[in-house]
Amino acid sequence: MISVEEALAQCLALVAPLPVEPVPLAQACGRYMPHPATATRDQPPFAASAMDGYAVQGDPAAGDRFTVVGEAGAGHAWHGSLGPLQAARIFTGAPLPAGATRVIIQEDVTRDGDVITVQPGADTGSHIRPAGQDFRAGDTLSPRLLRPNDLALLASMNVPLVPVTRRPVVAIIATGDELVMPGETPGPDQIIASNSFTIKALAEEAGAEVRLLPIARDTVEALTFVLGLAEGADIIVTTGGASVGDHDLVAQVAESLGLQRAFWKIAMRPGKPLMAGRMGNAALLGLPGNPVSSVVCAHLFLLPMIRAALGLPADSVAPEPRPAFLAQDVGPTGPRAHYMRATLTQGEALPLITPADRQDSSLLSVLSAADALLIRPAGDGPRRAGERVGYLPL
Ligand SMILES: Nc1nc2c(c(=O)[nH]1)N[C@H]1C(S)=C(S)[C@@H](COP(=O)(O)OP(=O)(O)OC[C@H]3O[C@@H](n4cnc5c(N)ncnc54)[C@H](O)[C@@H]3O)O[C@H]1N2
Ligand code: MOO
Repeated sequence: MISVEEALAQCLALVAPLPVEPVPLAQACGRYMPHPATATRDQPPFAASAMDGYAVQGDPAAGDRFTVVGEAGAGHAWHGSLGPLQAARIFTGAPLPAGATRVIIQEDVTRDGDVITVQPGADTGSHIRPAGQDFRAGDTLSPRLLRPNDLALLASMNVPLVPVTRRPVVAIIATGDELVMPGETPGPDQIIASNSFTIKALAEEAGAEVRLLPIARDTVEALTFVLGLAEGADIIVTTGGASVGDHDLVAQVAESLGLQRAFWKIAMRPGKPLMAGRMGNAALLGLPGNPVSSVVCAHLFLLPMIRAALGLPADSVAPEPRPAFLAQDVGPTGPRAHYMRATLTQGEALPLITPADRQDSSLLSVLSAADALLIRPAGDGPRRAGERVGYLPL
């Protein structure tokens, strides 16, 4: 059995960054932009008014009067030039006319015909947005997983097509004679297939395109057929059939289809029978069938593989453990690292973490109630309440 760290390194060695493709800005959210984007213009491209009011020159005081000689609106510059005691009606976003050095907001003046008079207590701010105050032509947005806020910036930078890495195609195959899909009527010895739904959601959230393939029965023929349907995927994920039982056929069938196994079995709980390798052009990740094991392994291994395929920097693909204080005593771990389902509560310096009473890897209700995985290293001794530990947010 290899360690979690070694298994992760071997999983990451199975994927490489995918090619870059341009996508329209409106479709770029959630995609990884691997190279900096460059602004092709200044923003704002001209000094602009930040308020509705009157552009004037100098530093007016209460009682000063100005004659309104022009009007500037957003998208409609006034091309005249202001002299002393002259004002231009101006609206938010309009280019500031030549000669103007300040905008008096309209609430601070009275207007009589073409003459405005500055009122006592007028705001003294300039209300001018200098040209390029947001960004300059040539400024860049650094590589990142694009979030909604980034899109407005890219639009403003006049980047209509964003070069992003292709989404990795992840094919998910649940295996097992006992499984039927939600909504179907299970036989007396059957259960509802659950694992694929969380794994699909996690993979999509991380930026993958998911193909949910049919459930594969525990026969060589069925597994061969469904693995064949995964043709073209970048990452093939199987759940179940990874252990030592007579019906655990995934590795055997995958090997007959050319799988070069990187490893099988890791020193981790849950998740011991994890398997990974390369099959043709795809990475294959064989997750254990126990529902919680499959989901925990998806967090720890599949999501980093997806991020690596998207081209994220190596130091940001794996989830970073965060610190917490134990809310209660915990016993020693065995030879396998234990990723315990746990809940967080607010503490003073750090959150407090409480492992769930029941850690059986079949308990989805416990997983659903958890918001963290408490990391207990292999061979760790008993720990007392108040000791500092690491966790992964769920
Ligand atoms: N003799 C041993 N038995 C087992 C060992 C072992 O080392 N020696 N390891 C145990 C561990 S740990 C795990 S984890 C499981 C994993 O086994 P498999 O990957 O072969 O999974 P299955 O046997 O197919 O299923 C296990 C369990 O999970 C249920 N399951 C499977 N797929 C789904 C699904 N898509 N949705 C919901 N539930 C699913 C399945 O019905 C079984 O109950 O092996 C232990 N045994
Ligand atoms: O390691 Mo298994 O994944 O304990 O349930």
